[in-house]
Amino acid sequence: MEETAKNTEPVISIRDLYKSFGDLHVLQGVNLEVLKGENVVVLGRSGTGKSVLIKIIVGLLTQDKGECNVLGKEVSSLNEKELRDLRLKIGFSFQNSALYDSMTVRENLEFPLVRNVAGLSKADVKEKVESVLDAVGLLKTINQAPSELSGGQRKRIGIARTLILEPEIMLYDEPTAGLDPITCIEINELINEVQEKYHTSAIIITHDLTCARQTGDRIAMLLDGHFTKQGTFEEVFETQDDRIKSFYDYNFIK
Ligand SMILES: Nc1ncnc2c1ncn2[C@@H]1O[C@H](COP(=O)(O)OP(=O)(O)OP(=O)(O)O)[C@@H](O)[C@H]1O
Repeated sequence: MEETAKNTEPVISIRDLYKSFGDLHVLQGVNLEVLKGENVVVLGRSGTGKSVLIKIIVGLLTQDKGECNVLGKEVSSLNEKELRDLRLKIGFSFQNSALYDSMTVRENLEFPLVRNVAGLSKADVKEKVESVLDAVGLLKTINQAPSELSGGQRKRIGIARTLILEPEIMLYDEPTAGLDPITCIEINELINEVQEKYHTSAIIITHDLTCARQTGDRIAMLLDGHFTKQGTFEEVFETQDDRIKSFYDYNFIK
């Protein structure tokens, strides 16, 4: 029963979406569905509009035309309060992890909880912080400062800080950028563990095809303002389209 719901219910449904900035036509007829429990990887060269798409999903930009429905609501029609409520259900894992260096790991994790969730006791906060740190395998760093951690550890803490609000949707912006290959694989595994343990749906923006292959249930390739090709990793890259082939060839030098 749960399996059926997981595979057919869209949490994000984007239809025929357009967005331009003056003469720059960035999104030109984007269609994308993210189903409940699904990890969708969005690939595309720099400047193709991946961040613009994410900003429309979280209501930081408004489309010129088309629909962007998230968790059953058209984002462009929400008022400020409704947008705030929606954003609490979306965890955004930034490229630079955005941790506060003046706070310990514990304080970094307490911060979003205390700010966004009313009525939690000290014991609840402690339990949630420790549980989410345990989930990312870094309970031992709880009293350390982010500056004492490696890039990979900071990335994990950033993901934990997002997870602590128990989001339904995770947006990962280049989760493996700047990490060594082994740490990249560990982060990819963590993304999959998060999907399993927290039942999140996710959009993962990346230029890293190993990340795409490891984490994506489905890959969507943004080219010329729309998703030219969607499917499993193998389906997308078993293609005769030279633009997609060259994206692959430059990632995996043959
Ligand atoms: N608020 C804005 N005003 C004007 N132009 C914008 C604005 N936001 C984005 N753009 C333009 O839209 C295009 C797409 O930008 P976007 O940041 O979405 O690219 P991207 O695919 O995320 O690139 P990257 O992989 O380098 O992060 C770029 O040409 C950018 O300059």
